[in-house]
Amino acid sequence: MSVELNKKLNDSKFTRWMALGVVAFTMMAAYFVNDVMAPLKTMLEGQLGWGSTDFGFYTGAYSFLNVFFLMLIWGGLILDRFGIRFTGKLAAILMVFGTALQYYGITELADSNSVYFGYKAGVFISSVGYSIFGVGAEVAGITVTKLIAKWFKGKEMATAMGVQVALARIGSQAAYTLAIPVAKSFHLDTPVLIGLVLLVGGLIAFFAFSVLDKKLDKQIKDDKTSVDEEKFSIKDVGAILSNPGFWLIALLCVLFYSCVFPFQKFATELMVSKYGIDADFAGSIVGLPALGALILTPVFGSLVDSKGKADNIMIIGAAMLIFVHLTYSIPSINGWWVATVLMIILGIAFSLVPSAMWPSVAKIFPAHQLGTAYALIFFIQNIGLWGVPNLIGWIQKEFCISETINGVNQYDYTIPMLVFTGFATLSLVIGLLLKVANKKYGYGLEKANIEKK
Ligand SMILES: N[C@@H](Cc1c[nH]cn1)C(=O)NCC(=O)O
Repeated sequence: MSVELNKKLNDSKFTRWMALGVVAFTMMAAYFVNDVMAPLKTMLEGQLGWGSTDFGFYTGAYSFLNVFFLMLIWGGLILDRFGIRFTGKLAAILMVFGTALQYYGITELADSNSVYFGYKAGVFISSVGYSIFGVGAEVAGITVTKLIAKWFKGKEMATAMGVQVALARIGSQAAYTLAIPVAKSFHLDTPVLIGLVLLVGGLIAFFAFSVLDKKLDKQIKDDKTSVDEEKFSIKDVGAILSNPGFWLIALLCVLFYSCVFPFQKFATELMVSKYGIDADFAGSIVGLPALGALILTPVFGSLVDSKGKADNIMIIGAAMLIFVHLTYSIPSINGWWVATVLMIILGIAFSLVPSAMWPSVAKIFPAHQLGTAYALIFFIQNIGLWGVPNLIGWIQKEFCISETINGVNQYDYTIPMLVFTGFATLSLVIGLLLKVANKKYGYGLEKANIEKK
């Protein structure tokens, strides 16, 4: 009887998964907007005169405010201080505002001749918008990760994180697949407009989730058996930073994601220029990892929940990335099917690492430090997400222009792919060090998540 009385919203399997579904929609919209401009790189160069450095600047802008204005750190502190509902709503509003500004940049300012800080007005304002969107998207990311840790504690936590990431990847896959056909059928800016509409839906979805979360908080407060969670204090930042597990996860995260997300942003062009894949179809190939992750991340997540072995899974994922990028860098291997198979392998790696990495953070740190821990990890990751596209854009401009057709540059991707291979190799080294640290400090990364009844 007392068990029934203490039953909370998240004890119902249906309710906790429904709550996850609602916030997952917000993240799906975020991932759509995050990726929707990438396949348009060549069209942006042809129609708006955006060169590779402009594109690299725009792509890196996602992380600019997060890195240089420490917005992610503030976001994490706000999350641990003011909670999931306030932070999530704030993040969703920032995403809508940033995307609207980005849309303005590629519509109203498309033909403007003004120059700000050396960049065309359209490039600069779109980048400012994308930067504001990036703050919202990253803060939404840590908020959702923390809310899953809260709603699924002692339950299917890694599976839930995997499902959320998988659903978000639908947004990425849709962006990569639809951007070029939609831009060709309608207008270059239409894909961004679709993203804006989706994000407004995502904002409404988060408000709906907040109603459920408020109810859950009340039940937790009323439940005499539930242990009061310690409140976050600024001293926790020191505790997080002095934990070797933090540095290893953060380094693995920045290195691994630096060879996935920035690579994907340039990959549509790689598919067309090196592998001769039709431009209308190239985005779908680049979206394959997202599609694969849709199926595989929950599978690997439930494997981590039931069997553990997160440490080994991260190592295997990093090793697969080295193979993928090194093969892409070899000039003589240029069959379209090789490019496709490599994308599938990248998709498997892209499912293995996140499904093991994100739940591992929840094992290394207590609940009240989670928001800040995720924020600090995302902060370090964002240094890569800012620096790597800028680096690749610069390398392309300086060393990789192979020819110019109708004023549009064609790029050789050998050097950029070797750079990505280097990052992947470093991520493997860090994965191995994390395994050693796990043994030494007893984080329990190799253990299953689901509590045995
Ligand atoms: N911090 C995010 C970065 C990102 C980039 N695109 C979408 N999100 C992140 O790492 N998310 C986890 C993931 O695996 O997508």
